[in-house]
Amino acid sequence: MSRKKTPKSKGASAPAASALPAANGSRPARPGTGRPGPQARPNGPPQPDRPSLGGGDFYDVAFKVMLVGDSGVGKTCLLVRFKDGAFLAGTFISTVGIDFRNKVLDVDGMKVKLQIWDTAGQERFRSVTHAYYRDAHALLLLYDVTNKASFDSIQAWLTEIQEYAQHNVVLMLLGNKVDSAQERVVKREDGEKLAKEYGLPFMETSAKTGLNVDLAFTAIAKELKQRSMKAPSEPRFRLHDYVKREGRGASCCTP
Ligand SMILES: Nc1nc2c(ncn2[C@@H]2O[C@H](COP(=O)(O)OP(=O)(O)OP(=O)(O)O)[C@@H](O)[C@H]2O)c(=O)[nH]1
Ligand SMILES: [Mg+2]
Repeated sequence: MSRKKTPKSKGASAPAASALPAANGSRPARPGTGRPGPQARPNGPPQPDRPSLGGGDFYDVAFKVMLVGDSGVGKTCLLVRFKDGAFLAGTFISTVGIDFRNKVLDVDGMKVKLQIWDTAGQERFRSVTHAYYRDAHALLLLYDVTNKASFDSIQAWLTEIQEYAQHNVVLMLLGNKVDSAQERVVKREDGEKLAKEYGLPFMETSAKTGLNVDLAFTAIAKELKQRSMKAPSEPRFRLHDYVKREGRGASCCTP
């Protein structure tokens, strides 16, 4: 299989031949600044991008993943932890509009590029994010285990996802901030119950310690890769089973 190249997320444009907006991946975009939205596809599910050559890392196939959930649940921190292996402690800077970062993963010998869209959880940016759902191949839906309201919002987020995303989008529920054991108000079992109700894979994560963060993105990449292969030679990848088997408990150990 021939290899494509991906531009670096900072200071580079997204590949021209893909449906990705040409955006600088390092800065939040403001609504109404002219950044083009994702191209609408008239029929069928979104296809993996096969962009043209640019500077940067090689990859075989690319997918778009969106992070959604209430403001403050830790979407930006989760992405920064995954991309840079760091935690954004200190003052909470709420995302404005939408932002993205790229990361190429090696999934069973194939280079899978994830373009990860970090959306603003604040209500006032909702119409901006709606435009991006349609092109998303996967969604990570987050709540904060120390914030009951963010857990209660999950149903509303699912309704929104149903309305705006592709019907076969890969979806995973994440309960973030499990490092904050003292402040926890949403039990693990409550998250599991909700996920079961909606048939979603579920994990608890911590952007602070890194617990299950790489795993969440790797699981998504594996599922998307498998789906994109016309005649997969490997045994069928099962997202639910993988997440259940590989996910660590909050009290388990240092990741
Ligand atoms: N203890 C702990 N704090 C976290 C974790 N993830 C994020 N935070 C903190 O929670 C606050 C909000 O994190 P963000 O990642 O900015 O939240 P967001 O979901 O991107 O919020 P919006 O951009 O407004 O939608 C920040 O102060 C972070 O430091 C985590 O896993 N553990
Ligand atoms: Mg944010």
